[in-house]
Amino acid sequence: ASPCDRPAPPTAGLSHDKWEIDPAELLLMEELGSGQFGVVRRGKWRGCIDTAVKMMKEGTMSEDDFIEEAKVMTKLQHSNLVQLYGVCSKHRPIYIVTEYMKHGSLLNYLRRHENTLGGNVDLLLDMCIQVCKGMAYLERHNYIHRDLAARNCLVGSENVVKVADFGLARYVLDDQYTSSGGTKFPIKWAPPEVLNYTRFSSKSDVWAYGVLMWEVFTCGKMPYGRLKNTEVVERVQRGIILQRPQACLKEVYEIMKLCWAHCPEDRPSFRALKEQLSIVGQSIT
Ligand SMILES: CN1CCN(C(=O)c2ccc(Nc3nc(-c4cccc(NC(=O)c5ccc(C(C)(C)C)cc5)c4)cn4ccnc34)cc2)CC1
Repeated sequence: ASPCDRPAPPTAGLSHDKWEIDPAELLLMEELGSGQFGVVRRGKWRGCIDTAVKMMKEGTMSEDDFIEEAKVMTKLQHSNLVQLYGVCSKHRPIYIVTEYMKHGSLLNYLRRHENTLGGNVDLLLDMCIQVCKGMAYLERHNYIHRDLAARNCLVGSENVVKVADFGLARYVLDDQYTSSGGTKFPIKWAPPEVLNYTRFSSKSDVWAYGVLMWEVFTCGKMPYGRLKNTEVVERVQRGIILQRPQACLKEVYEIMKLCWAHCPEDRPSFRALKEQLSIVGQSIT
């Protein structure tokens, strides 16, 4: 059978460094977008495997540390995680090669389809449950995301939603992004212990997951509207939380609120969240 008939191998396959991809096997196609780190293009790997290729602008990442970590990341495999196929690290810029998700970021998808998604509470809840499953897998492997938000999740065919860029935040060099006082730090997704001590954990990912649920049920609104970061920090420290979105069932909002317990140990695990959300999901379908 041709390589195209076989499912994409989770990593580069036979080469001795199985996480190393030969750029000669990549056909680069249209640009998908760009971020603070460089450009992302669609690609074909070995002639038929759809990929997204992040071309990391030099100076944006501690590359050697990331390449070391890529060996671990390629082993994280779950149907709700965007699979890292490998890296092209023998040239600069380095390429990060992942599976391709054809509908782009969850945030843009929610905003683009607000009219059809807005009334479909079942689908919105299902999207949250899919993200929760991916995060429960990372939690089980003691892997912290550090930047969970709708913008860092991706949508594929049949409303499949997957968590992307888990752990990548650790390798960003821009301290406007990495320090909690920086202009690019994701303040609106951060719990008190991250705002005060940058103390990341799976329970700080749970706080961010609560904000992601709020993003989903508002079809991509900006949390806390146009409030400045300093005003958001002040509210979060005082225990003021996001209000129930109109499309969000009361029992779903009760679960969302658990994610925003002031103390990390009072927040549920992703494993517990998955159980509770699935029970609500069954009761409304
Ligand atoms: C009909 N619509 C037309 C418009 N549209 C698209 O153009 C579109 C289609 C598919 C897309 N898919 C992907 N797009 C991306 C993508 C595109 C642009 C920017 C980014 N951003 C990143 O890769 C990125 C963002 C943040 C971070 C930190 C470290 C800060 C956490 C690191 C990396 C990703 C990554 N992917 C990984 C797998 N699939 C994709 C993206 C966009 C969506 C479909």
